[in-house]
Amino acid sequence: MTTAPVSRTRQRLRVHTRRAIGDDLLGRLPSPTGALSWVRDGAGLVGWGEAARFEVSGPDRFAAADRWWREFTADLDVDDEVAHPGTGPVAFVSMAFADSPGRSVLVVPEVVVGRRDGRTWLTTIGDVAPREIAPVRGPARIRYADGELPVTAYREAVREAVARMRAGELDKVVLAHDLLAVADREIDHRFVLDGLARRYPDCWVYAVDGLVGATPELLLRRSGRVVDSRVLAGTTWPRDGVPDDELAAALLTSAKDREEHGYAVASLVDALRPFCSSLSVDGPSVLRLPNVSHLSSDVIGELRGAPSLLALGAAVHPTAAVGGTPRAAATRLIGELEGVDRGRYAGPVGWVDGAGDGELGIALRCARVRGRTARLFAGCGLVAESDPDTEVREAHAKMRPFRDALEGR
Ligand SMILES: C=C(O[C@H]1C=CC=C(C(=O)O)[C@@H]1O)C(=O)O
Repeated sequence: MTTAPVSRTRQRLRVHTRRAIGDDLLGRLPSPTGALSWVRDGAGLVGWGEAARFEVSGPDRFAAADRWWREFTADLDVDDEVAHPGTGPVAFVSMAFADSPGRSVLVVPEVVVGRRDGRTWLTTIGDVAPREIAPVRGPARIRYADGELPVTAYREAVREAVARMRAGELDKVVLAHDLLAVADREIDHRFVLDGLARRYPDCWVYAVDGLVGATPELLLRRSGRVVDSRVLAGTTWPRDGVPDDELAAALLTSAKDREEHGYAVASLVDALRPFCSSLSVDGPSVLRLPNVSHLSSDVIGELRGAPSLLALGAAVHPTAAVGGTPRAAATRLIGELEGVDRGRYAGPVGWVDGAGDGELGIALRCARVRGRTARLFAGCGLVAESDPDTEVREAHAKMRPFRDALEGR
């Protein structure tokens, strides 16, 4: 099902991009909620206000979003003094993981501040009134409660999935579970974003329509004719008394993790190849983060023609980093065994510009934040050799970034 576009105005909106000063993007966000962010190591985009919004659900959500964005940008009066990817009109994007249920959203902010290669710019869309920056507040005490799929049920779901793979039903599936965090005060999205950015400079720190997180995985970046991706699958995490180098070496040589990783790379490359005149894979190597390390491969391709970022997203989502292999069997098994509405967790998240360029990460290490509540999600790739207890510990390690940021650690 496709819902009707919800757009504030269809008159010719004025879009103005000009150079600006300052290097603290997250520090510009004025309000505790409604933050829009895609920032990595101080560069990227933040936004606030809503010049327009589009919501959609169903199997055609990428095509519908792409069409709406093209029509929306065709109608604008653009004055862009900077002319980079990410200048001029920009929409922040967060797509649902599943065809159903799930709601995808594009938000066109009233104000965007961007920074790239040491240069800062500011874009306004429509008539914008200046806003005071409200002080950032911590959420005070946090209590945790079971989500829709508590740890014990998750362990059982993993056990069942492993049995199905051993019986030859499928090769890989990614199962996730959730956890509720309830704060004493309304959660200030900026507090969480600041904490994530401080601890995870290698990750893309994002917020779109209440989905807040820090993902290490880049699904797709389109810059003109070039498309690239950072595929992650296969994980280890710090253990007392084991040196990091030893853990990294064990990850690189683990047959189980390499198998998991191989499916994720193959799913992306197979889906991307028809759009590319050349495509190459570099990896795997080990990406080290404070909470986990992953097997990581970089994929780069030259596009044939000019498919938009959202069209490419439609083709590659879900990769086997969040779905499985074969894709259809894995998606069915996720629906059967998780029984949780993933919403926009594990869906593409990022931004697009008026030229169809942009970046989409996979929405990992995140929570859906509403008022005083955050619903955290984390999942693990499973193959026939996976062990349920180990996967439960891995999911716990993947929730650490959001929990630490929320707790102000
Ligand atoms: C599904 C998640 O991670 C994916 C990305 C990297 C490594 C993964 C793994 O080793 O299982 C997962 O495929 C998650 O963080 O919720």
